[in-house]
Amino acid sequence: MSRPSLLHEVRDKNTVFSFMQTQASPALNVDKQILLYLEGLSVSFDGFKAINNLNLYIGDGELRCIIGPNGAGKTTMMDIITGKTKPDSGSAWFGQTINLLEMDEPAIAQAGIGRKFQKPTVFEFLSVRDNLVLSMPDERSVFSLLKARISGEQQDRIDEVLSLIGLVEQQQLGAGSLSHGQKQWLEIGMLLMQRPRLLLVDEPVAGMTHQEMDRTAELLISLSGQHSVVVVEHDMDFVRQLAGKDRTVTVLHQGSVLAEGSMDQVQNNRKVIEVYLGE
Ligand SMILES: Nc1ncnc2c1ncn2[C@@H]1O[C@H](COP(=O)(O)OP(=O)(O)OP(=O)(O)O)[C@@H](O)[C@H]1O
Repeated sequence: MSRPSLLHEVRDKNTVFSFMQTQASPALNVDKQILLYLEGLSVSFDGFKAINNLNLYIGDGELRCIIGPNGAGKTTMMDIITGKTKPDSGSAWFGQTINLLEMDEPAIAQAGIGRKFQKPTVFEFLSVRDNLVLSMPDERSVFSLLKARISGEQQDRIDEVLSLIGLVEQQQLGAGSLSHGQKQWLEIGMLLMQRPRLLLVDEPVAGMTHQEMDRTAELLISLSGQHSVVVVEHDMDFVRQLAGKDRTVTVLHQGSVLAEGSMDQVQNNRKVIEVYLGE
C-alpha cells in the first residue's frame, strides 16, 4: 500500500484498516454439483499420520454419514475443513473456487461452513428465541443486538428456524430448561441462522432418547437439499436411519477412506467388518 493512502486511513477514525479487513472469498461455484473436494490430504502429529492421503467429495445438498473406529481421523478431517488444522499436503476446496487451505477459521465460517460440536453450547440464561437472535449474522455486540429492532425479514427467518428445529412452543423458555436433545436442535438452529451451505455435525445423538434420535434424523434429512450435511456418528442405528437405502456412507480408517457406498454395501464389506463393525 502506498504511504498517502495509509496516512489517509490513519487520519479517518471510522476507517477499518485495509490490512485488518477479512478478505472476501470468491463466490461459491457448484456447477459440478460438488460442494466439498478433499484431495490427497495428509497430516501428521509427531510423526503419526492422523490423515493419510484422504480423498472425499461431498455433493451439493447431499447428506453424508462418516463412520469409523476411534482414532480414524474423523475429527481431524473436520478440523481441516474448518481451518482449525492445516494439513501437511493435499487440497481442500469449497465448490470450485474457494480454497479452504488459504483461509482462517472465521473466513471459512463466513464462506458458509458451520460446525456443530458434540456438546451443545447454547446460552442457557437466554430464551430459545434470543439464542437465535444472537446467532444472526451481525457484527453488533450481544446486548445491542438483543435491544435492537429486528427486521420483519429477520423475524421470519427466526420463525422459520424455530419451526424447522421443532421449538416453536418453547421459544420463550430459557434455553437452560430444555432437554439435552432440544438443546442440540437449538444449536443446529443457531448454525442455521448463518445460512451455512455446509453443516458439519459431530455425534449429534450421543445421550439422546430414542424419540429424540428419530426427531434428529428427520431434522437432518430435512436440511439436506438446501444444505449439504456431513454427520460423524458412532451410533449405527442412527446412521442406518439417516442413510436409508440410497445415501452414501463413508468409512474412515487410519486417516483414509476404507469403503464408501450404501449402508448395506458398507455393512457387508469384509474390510469394514474386520476393522470396525465386527469389533
Ligand atoms: N492435536 C493432536 N496432536 C496429536 N495427536 C492428535 C491430535 N489430534 C488428533 N490426534 C491423533 O490423531 C488420530 C486421529 O484422531 P481423531 O480425533 O481425528 O479421530 P476420530 O476418528 O475423530 O476418533 P473418535 O471417534 O475417537 O473421535 C488419533 O490417534 C489422535 O490421538
